[in-house]
Amino acid sequence: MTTSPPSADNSVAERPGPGGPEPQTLLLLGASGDLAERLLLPGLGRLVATGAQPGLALIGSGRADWDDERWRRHVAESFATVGADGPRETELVRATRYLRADVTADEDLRRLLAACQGQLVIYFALPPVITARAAAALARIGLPPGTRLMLEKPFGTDAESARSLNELLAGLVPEDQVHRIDHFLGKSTVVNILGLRFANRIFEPVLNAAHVACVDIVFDEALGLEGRAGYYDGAGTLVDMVQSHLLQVLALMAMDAPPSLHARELRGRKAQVLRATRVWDGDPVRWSRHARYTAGEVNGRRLPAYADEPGVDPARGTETLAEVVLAVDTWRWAGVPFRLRSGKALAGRRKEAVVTFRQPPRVPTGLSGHEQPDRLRIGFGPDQLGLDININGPGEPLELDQVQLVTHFGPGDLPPYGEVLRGALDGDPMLSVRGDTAEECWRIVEPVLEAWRAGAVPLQEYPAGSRGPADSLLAPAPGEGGLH
Ligand SMILES: NC(=O)C1=CN([C@@H]2O[C@H](COP(=O)(O)OP(=O)(O)OC[C@H]3O[C@@H](n4cnc5c(N)ncnc54)[C@H](OP(=O)(O)O)[C@@H]3O)[C@@H](O)[C@H]2O)C=CC1
Ligand SMILES: O=C1O[C@H](COP(=O)(O)O)[C@@H](O)[C@H](O)[C@H]1O
Repeated sequence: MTTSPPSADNSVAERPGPGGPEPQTLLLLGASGDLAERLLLPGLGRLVATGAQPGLALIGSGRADWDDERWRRHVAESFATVGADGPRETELVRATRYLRADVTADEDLRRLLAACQGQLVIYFALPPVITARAAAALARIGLPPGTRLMLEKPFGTDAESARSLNELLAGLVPEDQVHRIDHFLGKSTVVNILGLRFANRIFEPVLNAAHVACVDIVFDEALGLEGRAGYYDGAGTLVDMVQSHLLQVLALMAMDAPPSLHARELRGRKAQVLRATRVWDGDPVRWSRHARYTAGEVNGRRLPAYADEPGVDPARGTETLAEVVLAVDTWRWAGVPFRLRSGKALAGRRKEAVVTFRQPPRVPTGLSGHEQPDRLRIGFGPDQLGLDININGPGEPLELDQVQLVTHFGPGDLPPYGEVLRGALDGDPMLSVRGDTAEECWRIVEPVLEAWRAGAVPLQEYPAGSRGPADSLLAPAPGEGGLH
């Protein structure tokens, strides 16, 4: 397999000229969709409220037959969900326009581009297949110089389509103007992994194979399908969560220290570690699990079986829970399993990266109660840092108990979509996924997808509201607290 060469990553945000802020237009394709309504527009509202984007205009486009008034109401309602209703946001709402268009049609796209002023940022909040077709149409008609592109995950539908899309985009704009969005990189706690690891002396020296037994990256959700069959039934959890978000977290947990947080350095380090990542033992049949939920109750809410959800084709065998064990074949991590898991309709709602340390080399005879290993926990909801350690408990001082030291990460100024929008509007790709990395992430999961498609790994079931299938690959090892 070949991958695109890494880019020069020479991004520098453009500065406003002496006459005031340079006008900038955010052209939102897929404006009538779920992502725009629930996440993008609220993120934009919060960003605009900070005053950081004074020259910004918004144009929304979708196939829906809306007019400007309907669109303005839609934007205002989305902004209101996050309290973004101050003068700056109101001004943006007043001036925003909606243009109905089929973004795969050259003529419609020409009309959209003609309506935009100043420096252009196009957000493709579209299904991945439509994104590829819209990019092909833009390649035919051409783009104004300096245009930046923001593309949602999943980037492509497999390694081959990601490669083709990268080639197409490379013909449109330079790589540092392509912002492949992974909103986990906009979560302040995910970015905090960098500060925790590289701005402290105490963790980094022990984050390696000599001291670490395994690393778990888990994102269990109580949410079920939530009406998203049109997208989700064709994707499944491995593509929806693991191929994108969890591999980005793995990269931040496993990479070596970059000399700076400049996009070129940070993305270079992430790419290096992902290139070294593969399925454990090269055996996706042994080291992966997939399952889907049956009917049940999650936090008092009754969910139908995934297979009975409207729009789901049960014959596809789409999973709602995925687990995979990966190896990071570097000097630092050789022999340390990275166990990734995400699932929907689960009881536990466990969202964290956990480093489990090896046992001390020798515990003095006479101390007891040290069976539990030390653990470092980075929680993504609640956003907190935890350290599980063995200390003497109440009473007998030589009998140890495990305690948890917990502190909370500070909340970021902006929600994740506000952060990633800020990056692209300012022309800084630090929080965007580089083209070669997007392909690597497909390369890592493809053996698993192939094994599942071939029926080599049975699709299991778990009741909604349970903790998932019993034979989890993250099940506790003897002497460990483990997943549950
Ligand atoms: N929803 C979410 O929570 C998340 C979504 N994403 C990603 O965001 C992207 C969009 O997802 P989502 O918003 O959920 O999907 P939706 O199906 O809700 O929205 C898709 C949008 O694309 C528009 N569209 C489709 N085909 C065309 C076309 N030919 N021309 C113009 N517009 C078109 C639709 O317009 P119309 O409805 O009028 O047909 C609609 O506005 C996907 O890549 C998804 O993976 C990523 C993270 C979270
Ligand atoms: O991208 C996605 O992420 C969400 C989980 O992220 P969160 O920040 O909303 O907690 C997931 O529910 C969804 O299926 C997936 O598409």
